[in-house]
Amino acid sequence: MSERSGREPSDAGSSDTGSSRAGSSGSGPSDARSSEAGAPGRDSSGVKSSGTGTSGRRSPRGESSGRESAAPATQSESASASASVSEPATEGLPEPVSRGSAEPAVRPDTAVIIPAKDEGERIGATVAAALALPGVDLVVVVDDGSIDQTGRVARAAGARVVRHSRNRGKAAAMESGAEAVRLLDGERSRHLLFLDADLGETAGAAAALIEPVRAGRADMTIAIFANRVKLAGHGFVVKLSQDGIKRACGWEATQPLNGQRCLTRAAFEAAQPLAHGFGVETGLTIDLVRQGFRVAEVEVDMAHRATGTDWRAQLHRAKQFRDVARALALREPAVAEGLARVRERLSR
Ligand SMILES: O=c1ccn([C@@H]2O[C@H](COP(=O)(O)OP(=O)(O)O)[C@@H](O)[C@H]2O)c(=O)[nH]1
Ligand SMILES: O=C(O)[C@@H](COP(=O)(O)O)O[C@H]1O[C@H](CO)[C@@H](O)[C@H](O)[C@H]1O
Repeated sequence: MSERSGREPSDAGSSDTGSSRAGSSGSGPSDARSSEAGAPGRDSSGVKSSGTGTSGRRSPRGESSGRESAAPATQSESASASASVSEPATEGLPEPVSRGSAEPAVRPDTAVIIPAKDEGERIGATVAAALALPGVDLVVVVDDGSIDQTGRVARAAGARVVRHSRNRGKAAAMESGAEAVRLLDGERSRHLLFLDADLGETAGAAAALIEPVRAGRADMTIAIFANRVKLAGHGFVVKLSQDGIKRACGWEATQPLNGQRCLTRAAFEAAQPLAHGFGVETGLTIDLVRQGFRVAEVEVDMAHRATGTDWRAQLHRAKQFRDVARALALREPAVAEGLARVRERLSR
């Protein structure tokens, strides 16, 4: 593996993923739906997508897209995108890893990034399942200022670990993880699969999120959890995000806050800067759909820890509400234009 040849992220632990990935627990989507940005619908393959997705046209980032009005890609954008999606360059990439006679070999092309704050109990199982995903040869856990053993357990399970010395929120942890992958990538450009730390062994079902991106059919996939434990939230934050996304870009998100997402590197870069904290998913969806990237939802057999009913759970929902509202406000055209003017003035 070539990861160590690049500049290492600070506090990166060792990982030897090559030997620990025998077998796969990935499972296919049991349902998938289709729609066009602003005009929800279904395509024949059943994938719910923000673009037509099968036409092979180029998106603003030089990737295959269903949007006619896509702006021409710049040369460098085009080059980096074509290396990561439809027709992946093979030169210099690792050989496909065979996972036994039952499965075809998959060329390693995806890094898993797990933001984690005080997840010592579940992170070990989540990392182990992530390392077993087909085509995954790197799992980066970003220990976001945990006060438990999250970092130690993650490293022991085979992850590279990046640590924030203080808690900086989910979006910042995702950014640090993506930057660590970029430094380790060298000439490659891995797809980025973001997973929450509390999935445990159900992280193995994330293979279905990678597949449409690997095949060049989507620029970002979002999980729909088939089974959810609904407790005391009454879906307030989900609705805030859902309605906001619909207003901002016309896309109807089924589980707008779902953090299990696979993106091409080009799509991730196009969404910078990420919305703060728990606003990150809402911002990502709006920013990518608005730019013509194809976003697809995939139903997966995954489950995370239910948010619960105690005061901590309600505080969590309050933080989610604040961050989603902020992400939406910053994407209102009038606010966005004002911010752009301020940025321009500051850069003079
Ligand atoms: O400040 C934070 C808060 C959360 N997380 C991580 O972000 C993911 C999603 O958080 P959580 O499970 O609390 O939210 P949910 O999406 O389940 O409501 C988990 O892996 C957390 O450990 C983080 O890295 N920093
Ligand atoms: O399951 C859901 O529909 C809700 C549950 O939240 P509430 O109990 O309504 O606060 O949202 C949670 O589940 C999402 C999975 O789609 C998570 O990713 C969200 O962050 C979480 O709030």
